[in-house]
Amino acid sequence: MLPKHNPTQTSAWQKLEMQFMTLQASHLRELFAEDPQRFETLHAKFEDILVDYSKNLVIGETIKDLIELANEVELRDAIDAMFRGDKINQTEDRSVLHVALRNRSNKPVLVDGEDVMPEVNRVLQQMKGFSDKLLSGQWKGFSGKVITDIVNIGIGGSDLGPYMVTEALRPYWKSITPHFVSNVDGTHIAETVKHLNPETTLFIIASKTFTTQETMTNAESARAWFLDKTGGKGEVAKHFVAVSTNTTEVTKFGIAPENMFVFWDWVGGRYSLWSSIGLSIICTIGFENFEQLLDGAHAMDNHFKNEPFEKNIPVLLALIGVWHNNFFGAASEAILPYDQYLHRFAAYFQQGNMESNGKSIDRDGDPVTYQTGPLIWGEPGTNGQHAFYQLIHQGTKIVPCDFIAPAISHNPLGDHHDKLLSNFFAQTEALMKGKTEEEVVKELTAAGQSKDAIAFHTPFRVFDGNRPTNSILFKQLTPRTLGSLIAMYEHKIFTQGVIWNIFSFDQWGVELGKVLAKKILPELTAKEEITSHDSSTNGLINYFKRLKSI
Ligand SMILES: O=P(O)(O)OC[C@H]1O[C@H](O)[C@@H](O)[C@@H](O)[C@@H]1O
Repeated sequence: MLPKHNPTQTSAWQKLEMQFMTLQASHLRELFAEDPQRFETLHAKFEDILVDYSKNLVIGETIKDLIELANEVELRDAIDAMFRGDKINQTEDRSVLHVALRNRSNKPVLVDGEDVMPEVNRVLQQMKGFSDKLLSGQWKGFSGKVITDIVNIGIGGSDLGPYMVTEALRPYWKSITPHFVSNVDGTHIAETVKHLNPETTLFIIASKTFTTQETMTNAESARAWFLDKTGGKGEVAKHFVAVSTNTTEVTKFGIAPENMFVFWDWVGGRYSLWSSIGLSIICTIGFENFEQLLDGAHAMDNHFKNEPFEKNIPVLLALIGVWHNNFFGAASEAILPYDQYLHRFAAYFQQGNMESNGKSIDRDGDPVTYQTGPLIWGEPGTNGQHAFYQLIHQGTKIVPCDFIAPAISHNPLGDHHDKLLSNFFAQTEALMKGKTEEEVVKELTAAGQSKDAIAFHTPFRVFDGNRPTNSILFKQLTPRTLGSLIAMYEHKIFTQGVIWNIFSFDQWGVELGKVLAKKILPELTAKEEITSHDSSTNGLINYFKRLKSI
């Protein structure tokens, strides 16, 4: 079980409140001027990944008190409980063991007294065998042709991870092109299959429960498309495989048991890309590269489990996040990768973070009296700079940002990468330093502006600065580094959930809408006026029906 503590009742919290009083009146520019060692003291390293957290409004004392907070809420025990396989997902009575999926040491991990590692390794080998056959051309479609395209049909955790990772690792693609269909909007599947050849396409139906409306609807439509396009000659068994925890439903769909890849209820959907949900990743980048991804995550797991909190990157990032969220009142965090390949990274952690820590009931079942999970958003640099950075620089809201970049590009085209990285460095510097009134006046005077013009223009061109950022810099976006980065954010989320005393591994919040949609579905085709809802919902449904002339 997880230890339970109200974080605001700890003595560290009181100390942090005092610190906040003093620090909110200071400026990062001054802190850097006062301490030339600031970068040296306030950065951490893991393999070639450097995390610079010196551009946050913290001093050594703040980090010390934040670590005391982690100790007071017994974070170390919570970490041990997760790795040990305790049923820390209490509201679903399940262990939380995505770390076992990448447990490259193979040390036994027990669930209900049974070691899960032999099963984990068996499924990994099954996936290796399947992907080798597919990539070598040994697996043939019904008409004898090799598979050139795979379509992963899944949603949420059964889509976002594989999609993000295959995009991030495009330089490692082999002979098969992956496609992803998630939305129940028919446009998604229709546009995806439009240019595909059914003879050379394989569908991977990915769903933990195998009952999710979107996925099952898309799977049925994919099967109908396949049978229609092949004039009924197509063999479903050669073109459809499934990834699920639900054998009964998979069999009902008509997929042969040997083409089913299982995983287990101790794998949360949003933590499942390491399981057989990663089948589309393996078929795209090959098994060896997937192993590298697992290795990178495992190395980060060991770091998280063993490093003292002062050097523990996920813990430090989590604590700084708590500092911004609970003391400065920052409602969101932006994830800003300066790497086009990471264009789905923020979207991935939108689910990872917001579904995990978007909770308002503590582990005693009482409403929390403090802020929990932040909103997560972001786009790759430099696109974001020309869209929303205005608000980050000069708006009324504090948006703590993570800037992420590789030193070496997979596409060393001219000076593109140096230009990209010059922006990466410039933005965090600008957000930290800002631009004073004095500097603006000097600049406008040098440009020959009149006194009146200077007086008018100055306020708009001042930048307060003092805006918090982390910079995460590494050598190159390889499968190993990506594995480490994902695990780093996963453990940051875990740490914050422990501090906020909430259950991070359930997702009851997605249920209500699902249930109501089921109730509404038959009403959309019923002849009569709908009166069973509130006036707004009735009005909207009836107007929709009028537009459709039902
Ligand atoms: O894999 P499944 O079972 O289709 O679930 C897909 C998604 O459904 C819901 O939105 C949630 O439970 C998510 O956590 C999950 O990832």
